[in-house]
Amino acid sequence: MSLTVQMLGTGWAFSKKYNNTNALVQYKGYNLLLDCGFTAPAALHELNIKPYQIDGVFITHLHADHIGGLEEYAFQMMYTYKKKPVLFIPTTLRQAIWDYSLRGGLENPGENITSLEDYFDVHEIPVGVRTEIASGFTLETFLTKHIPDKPSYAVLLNDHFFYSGDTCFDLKLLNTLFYQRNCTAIFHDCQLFNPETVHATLDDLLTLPLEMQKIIYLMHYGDNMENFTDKIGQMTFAKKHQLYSFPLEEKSIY
Ligand SMILES: Nc1ccn([C@@H]2O[C@H](COP(=O)(O)O)[C@@H](O)[C@H]2O)c(=O)n1
Ligand SMILES: [Zn+2]
Ligand SMILES: [Zn+2]
Repeated sequence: MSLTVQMLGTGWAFSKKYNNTNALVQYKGYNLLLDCGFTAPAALHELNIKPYQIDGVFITHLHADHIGGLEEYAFQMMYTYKKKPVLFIPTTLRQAIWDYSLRGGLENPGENITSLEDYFDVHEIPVGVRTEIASGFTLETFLTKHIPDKPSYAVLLNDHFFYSGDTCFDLKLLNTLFYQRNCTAIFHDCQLFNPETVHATLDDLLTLPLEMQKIIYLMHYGDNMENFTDKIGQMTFAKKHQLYSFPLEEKSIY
């Protein structure tokens, strides 16, 4: 079986060229959206993908380029398609995504719509627990070093496909993924300038062993990406809308 990835966008938080870094992952017929930023609804439309074709959304953290499209998605699913979509949310973000991010726009006390569960079939994801989200499709989260005291998570799908979300450079995690978990693909955010702020820098990623670089796809990059195409070692710039396919063995938690 293969897992395919199609980036709805590959840009940084303020990109005007590449959309938000959000990904559509397909495995065994299951369509998982990794993050839903404010450009995601238009990006899905660009790809002629309807909201109801998404089987589940996973949220890495609460920055707008990762959740800003959830209000439209929720309204579309409720009022246009009359379906309750699945939302996979790290346990520590469950209350905050409603109280501090979605409630203002989605709450409607006059229609007794007062909670996240009124819009979504909510599945909390405990950190570090390999969770079967669909038959043979597992997801495991890792707390990332992004904004202090503001939880952000990376995901590992079926033990082999890693998606960083937003994180600073974390050599210990990357070594664990590559040498212990036998990761075969790493999609990683990349800040093209120094010094490191809240993302891994290209210079730090270039210090990785070449055999690791070969499986790294760079995303969440600046609009000046084209100035770096020959400066990324053995790594690859993930491109918006391009389809990537990775052979994966079936996994179950049992
Ligand atoms: N400590 C911080 C927090 C935020 N920023 C800026 O905000 C942007 C957040 O969006 P991301 O998707 O990139 O996480 C970030 O890009 C910074 O511009 C910061 O610099 N430092
Ligand atoms: Zn981001
Ligand atoms: Zn962020």
